[in-house]
Amino acid sequence: MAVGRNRLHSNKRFAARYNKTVCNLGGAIRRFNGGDNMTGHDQRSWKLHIRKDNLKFSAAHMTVFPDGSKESLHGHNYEVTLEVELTAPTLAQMLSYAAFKQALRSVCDSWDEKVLLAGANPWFILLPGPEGEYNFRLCGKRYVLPMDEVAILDVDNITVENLTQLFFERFWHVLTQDQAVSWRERILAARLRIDESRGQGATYSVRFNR
Ligand SMILES: Nc1nc2c(c(=O)[nH]1)N=C([C@H](O)[C@H](O)COP(=O)(O)OP(=O)(O)OP(=O)(O)O)CN2
Repeated sequence: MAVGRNRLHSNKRFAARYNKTVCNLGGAIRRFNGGDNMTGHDQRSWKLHIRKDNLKFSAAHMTVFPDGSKESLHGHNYEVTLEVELTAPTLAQMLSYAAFKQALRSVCDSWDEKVLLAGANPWFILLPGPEGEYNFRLCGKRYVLPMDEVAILDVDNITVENLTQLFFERFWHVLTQDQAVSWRERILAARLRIDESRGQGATYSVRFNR
């Protein structure tokens, strides 16, 4: 009987020592991993962001105000930033920066060195004019400009808010021409930001329905 009791006692001592070792080992692993191990239930997200010196467009515009008044013709060096939220970045589904930058540059180029006009603005009136020129009135003032230096946009005002949405829609159209990629499956959400000057601009966000 005594032998049995001693064996039970030594087994208990072994178990206590074993558990202590495992706990220490677990603690060491946690410390090695720099803290608690991630669990499969944690929320994870990956975002690519792209902002480059050449992702910009220099354009002129005239902001119209609700009372029908407007600013004089002036320009900005607009800077573009893209952020895309992705599903898990597996090698098989990697999306290279290049595709995004090429599509962003394509839209920047289409508005660079242009006078941007809001074609849907109630105070914008296109008048008959000579070949190759736009003859128009905006808020009562008349302008004649070479067609190749003007971009008439389907918005009611040339504001950064409107430019961000229209820029994103055109960017997305260019990007998704490559039908080898299931873009809407890989990209959960996107944000496009345009700064018209340091400290001033707008951001347009879209989260794709799954
Ligand atoms: N909601 C918006 N308001 C204004 C916009 C716009 O895009 N969305 N744009 C303008 C003009 O672009 C204007 O040239 C810039 O605005 P402004 O307040 O004049 O700021 P400036 O950069 O010119 O410099 P300040 O030093 O702040 O005067 C107007 N409004």
